[in-house]
Amino acid sequence: LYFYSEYKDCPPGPWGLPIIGYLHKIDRTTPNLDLMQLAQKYGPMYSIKLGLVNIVVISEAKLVRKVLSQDESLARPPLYTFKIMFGTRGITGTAVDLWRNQRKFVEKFLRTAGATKTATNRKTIEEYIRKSSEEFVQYVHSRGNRTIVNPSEAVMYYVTTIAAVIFLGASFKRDDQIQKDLTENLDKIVQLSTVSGPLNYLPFLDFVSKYKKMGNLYEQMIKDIKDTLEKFINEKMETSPATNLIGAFLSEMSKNDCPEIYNPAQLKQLVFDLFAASTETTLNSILWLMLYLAKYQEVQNKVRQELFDVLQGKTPQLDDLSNLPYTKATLAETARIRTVVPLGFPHYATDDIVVENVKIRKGTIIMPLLWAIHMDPEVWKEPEEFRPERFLNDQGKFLWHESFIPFQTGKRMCVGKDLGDMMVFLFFATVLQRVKIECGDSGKIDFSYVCGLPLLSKPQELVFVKI
Ligand code: HEM
Repeated sequence: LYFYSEYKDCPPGPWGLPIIGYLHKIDRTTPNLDLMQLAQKYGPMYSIKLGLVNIVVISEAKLVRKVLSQDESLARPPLYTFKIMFGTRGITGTAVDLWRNQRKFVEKFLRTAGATKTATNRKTIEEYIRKSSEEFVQYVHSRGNRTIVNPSEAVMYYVTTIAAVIFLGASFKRDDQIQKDLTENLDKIVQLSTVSGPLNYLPFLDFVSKYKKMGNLYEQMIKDIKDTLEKFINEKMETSPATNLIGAFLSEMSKNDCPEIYNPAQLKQLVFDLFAASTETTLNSILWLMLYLAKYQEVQNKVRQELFDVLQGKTPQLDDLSNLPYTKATLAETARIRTVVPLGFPHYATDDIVVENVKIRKGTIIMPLLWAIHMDPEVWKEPEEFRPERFLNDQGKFLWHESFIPFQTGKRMCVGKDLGDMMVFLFFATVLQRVKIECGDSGKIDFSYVCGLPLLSKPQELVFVKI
């Protein structure tokens, strides 16, 4: 009776086994599909116990908005991988008090650096992004009129050089060992970090040899990345201008107003958070776009034609996007059909939250299941079909869709949305005017994926033809 009265207002969900809960039923490579299937059975807000952890999975955009607009849902969960990756500092994983301060600092920094839509000096960053995109074009052109290559290394170079300029105030050269080490470790980490990993839910597995090894490897890789990034911080201690994140933070530190926040340990974690969040997301967004455009030649041709007609040889700027509805729709459709953060980024209820008469109990993890939101057949007709037109109205204008939330919603939604949009759009607008992307020699594209923290495509070659 006690159990019934305690849980009667909570969302329904499947029963699990003692200790492991429902973990054994969730496939580690495609948890997005299993969790979506449960939503079809238990509704848009359901409870599930994975190991020792209570989770509420939300698969309707309207409900995600309602839940994430509450202050009681602002925190991050105490998951194993989060503790190792974020600890108690930085911005992405921090507790709410520190987060409020650092979120303001990062938002101000991104504005000052020109990395937001409304920033007055956005041109400087745009110019830099375009130059880096040009480098990608040069890279494929220099290999001949028809280059067959797996683009992921070159795209990773593109995204890390931009992140390095904005956050580290450093410029990477191609074949730079530091850049290579950083990206190799980042790649491995995202594969290991899947939120569905058993160590998150059964922390006592850390005592089992196989998991202990995996945990140690994971910790070591994260430490290596943070140590590498710290080298940039140490180099800049004396001279860095406030136009990059390290410089802006050091300038706050020098005021010595708030040493409990503005200290070297916080800076090290903040740099890690921004570097990691900006590179893996944009890398995978661009790789998925390349795969879809290689397969759907008619879409690629329409995008290119629109770019030629509207830009007429002019270099693209973010503002142009509003005059490029088909291009914008193609970017959106790719972000929908291959949601880059498929399980969403989890929040944590610091108190009971009641939404539409349903209670999310204090101490529950909140999982906005973006994959299910973007693939819901009730919302998106034939969601498995790649169809940019679903983001266009009858007049061919871009149609904003309330169920499209790749950056999540609320006060803690992605702080780098504008920068992400700039990096993906400017890259594509530059590259597509100079290069045609086609399927590799097999003539096929593999659209399967591994559902890590980002949604990873399978490594494959594409053909880049000089225009
Ligand atoms: C296409 C690219 C991107 C996608 C799809 C994406 C998606 C997301 C999502 C879903 C979240 C979770 C929001 C939440 O917890 O409610 C997030 C958070 C975050 N993103 Fe992004 N992101 C992208 C690019 C970037 C870039 C370029 C940056 C660099 C500034 C960035 C920095 C962050 C940070 C720091 C957070 C944590 C925010 C916080 O806890 O306050 N992201 N992102």
